Amino acid sequence: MLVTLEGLDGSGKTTVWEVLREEFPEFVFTREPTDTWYGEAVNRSVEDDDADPLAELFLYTADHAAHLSETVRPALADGKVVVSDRYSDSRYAYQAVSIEGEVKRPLEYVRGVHQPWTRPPDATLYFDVDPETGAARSGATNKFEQAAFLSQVQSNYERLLSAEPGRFVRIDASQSPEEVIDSAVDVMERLLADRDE
Ligand SMILES: Nc1ncnc2c1ncn2[C@@H]1O[C@H](COP(=O)(O)OP(=O)(O)O)[C@@H](O)[C@H]1O
Ligand SMILES: Cc1cn([C@H]2C[C@H](O)[C@@H](COP(=O)(O)OP(=O)(O)O)O2)c(=O)[nH]c1=O
Repeated sequence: MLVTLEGLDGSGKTTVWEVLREEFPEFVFTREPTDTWYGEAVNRSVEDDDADPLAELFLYTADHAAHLSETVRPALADGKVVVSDRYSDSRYAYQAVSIEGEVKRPLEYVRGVHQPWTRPPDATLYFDVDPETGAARSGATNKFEQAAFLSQVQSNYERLLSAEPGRFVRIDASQSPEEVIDSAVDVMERLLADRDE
């Protein structure tokens, strides 16, 4: 089973991911951008305010391809539960904003690039926070962590949630860290129970 954590910068995904890692030591915990040289290339691009948006989309996509073949697919083939802090929905939500004007229907375009070869998540925890809170919590240190940008990203996430209500579980990420963590652990336990039914 593949479970992904998604949401705006500063929504608290990484905080939850770290707690889940302690609660469920038998799972495989991973993230995008990855810790490989592909992910390093992505991080260089994130820090570059003038990075070409299409080039950046394909760097993220290259990192995803290697993440799938080297980590996600082998773990799933081994019957493991995989929990990824960000995954393909981050591209659909973020790069659809950054490549706006470069291609028609950017969200559909980015989905189309992934569709033939990606492995969709079985469930996605969406950490729902408003863009101002997300930008403030994240420290607004890179080009994505700005409230105006995050507001457009949030609209794309909402489109994704509406399109696949069965896959997404919305978690109110404006709550205290303890409440957010409790909600996420409850959801994980429910997903495991449903799987074992
Ligand atoms: N529910 C919360 N309420 C207030 N602050 C939070 C909450 N969750 C996380 N934080 C803080 O916000 C910042 C960003 O959290 P993080 O987990 O890194 O978010 P993300 O991975 O979604 O960008 C960190 O300083 C973290 O301690
Ligand atoms: C995985 C991914 C991340 N991003 C962005 C979100 C972040 O601003 C930045 C780095 O991701 P990340 O390290 O997950 O940041 P955070 O923990 O603050 O959420 O890259 C995309 O634009 N597209 C993607 O596909």
